[in-house]
Amino acid sequence: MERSILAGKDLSEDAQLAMWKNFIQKVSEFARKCYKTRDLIGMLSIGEDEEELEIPDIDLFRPENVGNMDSCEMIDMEKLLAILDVNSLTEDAVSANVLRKNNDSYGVGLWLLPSFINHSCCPNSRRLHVGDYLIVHASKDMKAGEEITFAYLDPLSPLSKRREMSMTWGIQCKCKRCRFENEVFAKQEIKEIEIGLERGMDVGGVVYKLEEHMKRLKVRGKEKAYLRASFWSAYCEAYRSDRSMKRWGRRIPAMDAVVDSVVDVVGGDHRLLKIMVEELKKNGGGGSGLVGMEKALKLARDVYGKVVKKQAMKTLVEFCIGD
Ligand SMILES: C[S@@+](CC[C@H](N)C(=O)[O-])C[C@H]1O[C@@H](n2cnc3c(N)ncnc32)[C@H](O)[C@@H]1O
Repeated sequence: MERSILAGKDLSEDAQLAMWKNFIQKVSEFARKCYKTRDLIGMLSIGEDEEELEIPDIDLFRPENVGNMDSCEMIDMEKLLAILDVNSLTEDAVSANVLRKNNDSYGVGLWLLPSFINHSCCPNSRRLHVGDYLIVHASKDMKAGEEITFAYLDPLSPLSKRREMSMTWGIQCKCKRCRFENEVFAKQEIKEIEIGLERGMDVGGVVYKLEEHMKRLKVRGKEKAYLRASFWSAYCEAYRSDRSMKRWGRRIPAMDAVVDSVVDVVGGDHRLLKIMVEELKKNGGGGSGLVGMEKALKLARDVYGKVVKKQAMKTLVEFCIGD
């Protein structure tokens, strides 16, 4: 067969196949026509010698700043491609997650100021894409001077997967969570649980074993939450399975306690919200339902930010679950 590109899966007639060229052309056109944009793009990292790069003044990014026509040079294509490689973000838009439209198609874009935010697997902020806008909101309380981080990759995935994904960014993450998990995942018991999960071991049993090992290894607080986040796929599947809950339900921690601890370390996430609201629906309304709904709305604010009004948030939560 001739060398060619094959569809990796069945695609519908209007499926988006590629958008890179157009994107690169657009950015390069903007950079050519507008010296302020060129100036700001020129400050972005190409992923090398970042310690030596100048920290730009935040005022440069304000709309009223007109830039300095004399100070910036044209950016050659090689540098521009390197900048786009290091700083472009794919958008996991609300419409993709909530309305289930465009589930498979991700847009890619360059947002200048957010390009300075580094990655962490236990981030303190979260990004939300609405149309062309990228909204970054705090997902935890922060102290003045604290570094703002968001997750470039899925924080609800295990260390090995996160390592693999971060390599595409040229990053070796050394956040607190990765440092801790580096040690823990080397332990035989945890390795066995990971292998068991990969080999299709009963997910309830995986959760039970993990919780027991954490007790034995005296893993508590945030560290316990790191591991729960890493094994989230097993927790999630166990809570969703009637069979698993019948067998393991009494021996594993309640779903809302696990969600609370995971939110505490990775911040809000639509999958955590989804399982919480599913549980609420399963148990019907009633007194505890109201408390549960308040909790879900609080989590929804962590996921979608405070910009969304309460009534709209309720609708968003409904959409998030579907029927
Ligand atoms: C979008 S830029 C972030 C801002 C960048 N640090 C700068 O100085 O402009 C992405 C690049 O930052 C660096 N980076 C981001 N998060 C990192 C992390 N957790 N550890 C190490 N390097 C990181 C990597 O070089 C990555 O390619």
